[in-house]
Amino acid sequence: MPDSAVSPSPLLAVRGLAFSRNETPVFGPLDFAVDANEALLVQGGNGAGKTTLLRVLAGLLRPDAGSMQIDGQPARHELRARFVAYLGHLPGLKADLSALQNLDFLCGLHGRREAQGTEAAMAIVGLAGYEDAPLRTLSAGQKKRLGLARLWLSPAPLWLLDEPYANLDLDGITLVNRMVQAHLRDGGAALITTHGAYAAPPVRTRLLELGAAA
Ligand SMILES: Nc1ncnc2c1ncn2[C@@H]1O[C@H](COP(=O)(O)OP(=O)(O)OP(=O)(O)O)[C@@H](O)[C@H]1O
Repeated sequence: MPDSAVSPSPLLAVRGLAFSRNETPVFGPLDFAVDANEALLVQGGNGAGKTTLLRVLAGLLRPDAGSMQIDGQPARHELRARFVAYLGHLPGLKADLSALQNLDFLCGLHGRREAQGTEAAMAIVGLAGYEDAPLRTLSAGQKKRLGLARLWLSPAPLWLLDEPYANLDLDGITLVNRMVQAHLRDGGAALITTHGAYAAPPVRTRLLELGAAA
């Protein structure tokens, strides 16, 4: 994880970023930056383009215009792979593997912080005892918690969290906020999409408001 004390560049800097579908603008052009130890809340109503923006930032969709820098360098694939952890609506889990096998699989794919074990991460997110449960038997909130465990294990400093509070109970919302707080304290940053500021983590926060859907 980069040390914010020696890095003068924002963890993420975006200039003129725009995305259209079938020539209809979805968002942009947008300019914003996120520093280490900071969260950016991306707000907007249904269809405003929040998920699309995160997918563009994660490299899953190509923007029409604009640039993105990560830690002061153009956001190429290898840099994204090292710096970015994306928690989307479909966390890439396999229905026939157990919860723990899913976590081990994802850590094999995306890397894992040293000194962090998968079983310990499951306990942190409230899934102790569900290690051997087939994924398809978990509830929507439990699957979301498994996605959070994978996030917790990720070595990437820049978290892109699409509706992280969705499907979670109050305890789960507090869990997300605690994780974000700890991550930012460690020098990380987080972009968090939400419909409103009602569940924002108690951290240094910037706001990005996306326009209403057409
Ligand atoms: N795969 C797709 N194909 C075509 N249009 C899409 C696709 N995904 C999203 N859209 C459209 O792009 C616009 C932005 O969608 P997006 O999912 O980014 O919004 P959002 O702000 O995340 O919404 P919500 O709060 O409802 O999740 C919407 O008008 C949506 O209908």
